Amino acid sequence: MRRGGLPRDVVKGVEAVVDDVAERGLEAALRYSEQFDGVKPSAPIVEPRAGGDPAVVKAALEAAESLRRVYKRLVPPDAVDYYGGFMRLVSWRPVDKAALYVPARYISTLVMLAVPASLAGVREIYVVTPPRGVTEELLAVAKELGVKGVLQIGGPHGLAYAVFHIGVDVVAGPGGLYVQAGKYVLSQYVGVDGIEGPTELVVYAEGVAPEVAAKGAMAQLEHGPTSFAHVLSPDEELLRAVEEIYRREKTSSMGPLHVKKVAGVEEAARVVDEIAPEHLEVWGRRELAFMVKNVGAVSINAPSPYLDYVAGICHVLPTGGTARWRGPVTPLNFLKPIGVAEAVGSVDPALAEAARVLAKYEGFQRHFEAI
Ligand SMILES: NC(=O)c1ccc[n+]([C@@H]2O[C@H](COP(=O)([O-])OP(=O)(O)OC[C@H]3O[C@@H](n4cnc5c(N)ncnc54)[C@H](O)[C@@H]3O)[C@@H](O)[C@H]2O)c1
Ligand SMILES: N[C@H](CO)Cc1c[nH]c[nH+]1
Repeated sequence: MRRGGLPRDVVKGVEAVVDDVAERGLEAALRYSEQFDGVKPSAPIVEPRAGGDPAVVKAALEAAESLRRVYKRLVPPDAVDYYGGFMRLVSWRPVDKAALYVPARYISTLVMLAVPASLAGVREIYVVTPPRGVTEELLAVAKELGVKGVLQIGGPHGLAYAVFHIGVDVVAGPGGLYVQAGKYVLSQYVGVDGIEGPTELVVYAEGVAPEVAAKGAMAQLEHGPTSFAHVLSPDEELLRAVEEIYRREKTSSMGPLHVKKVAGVEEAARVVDEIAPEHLEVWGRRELAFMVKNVGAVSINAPSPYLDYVAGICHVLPTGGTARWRGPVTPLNFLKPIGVAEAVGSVDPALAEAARVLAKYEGFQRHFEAI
């Protein structure tokens, strides 16, 4: 079974873009910016600065505070242990430089990425965004969140520039197919967070009005034609009404909405686990949230746009079935565990003997002698 994955032709095209930017640097990145975004910025990197609409900046900083309260608890402590004559330490260290991809005007996505990166302790944080995304509000929020520079070149070419010419160690962030293919290609050279492509939602609704069940779905479909939503319910009438709302209100740029009758939460949990969606919205039967295994984030009795903005959960979430093994971006995406073993006093003879047995079994004479 093959699920998700990126279209091979997109990956191939993006590979050529990445290689070209790796070789020819800024000149190539600017040429692609002109080709795909119609703009050739005069200065590639803009320094964050105060300004913009104060109400927007304040709202973004409120979202940041809400996120920070939860995500600071996700910064792991170092693990220390003494055994057999060794002090063993697993020490979490931040990467030095990170690039955060922010699709144009997604100021909330800047918040969702910059807070975990700065909690991790990344020394230099860069934002990569298409030129039309570089607004005074974005620059002001970037400044408040400790961003060093905003690269106003988007798409895979912007990410490639950050990797090969700014020297970032990690790239993270959501975007369309080209950006996700860019991260996939760049994962050969730097750390990436995963695939966070077009938005996906499953809604489970029981005992609520169809308007309530439809609201989150219509919101997430607003992200574009490649997004999708499913509405599950044991109530056929509710499903029919939701379909009617979709038919009435959908625009040509919205993705598809599917409805499915399920017997109850057990069947719904199986369907959700099979789809492994980015978002799950649960109305009326909160236990479903704790039954599912494969989902990026769950909103209970609240429309998922709350989670997108202020509920304190990172909205950079796995898509394309990757919620089977990943969750939201957290400080861990910017941290690496470094192992340290220090001989303190003499090594336990039984442990030393075990090491010699293993070296001998593997045929490593010099290892044996070193021990
Ligand atoms: N999963 C998540 O966590 C999450 C969160 C927020 C947003 N999203 C998704 O992010 C997406 C945002 O998409 P978007 O299109 O606005 O922004 P985007 O920045 O991902 O894609 C647009 C950019 O791609 C580049 N591009 C276009 N055609 C190209 C080509 N042929 N080759 C190389 N590069 C090319 C251009 O630079 C353009 O600015 C939406 O689909 C939304 O659903 C996902
Ligand atoms: N719904 C997106 C996650 O899939 C996040 C977002 C940003 N802005 C609005 N919504």
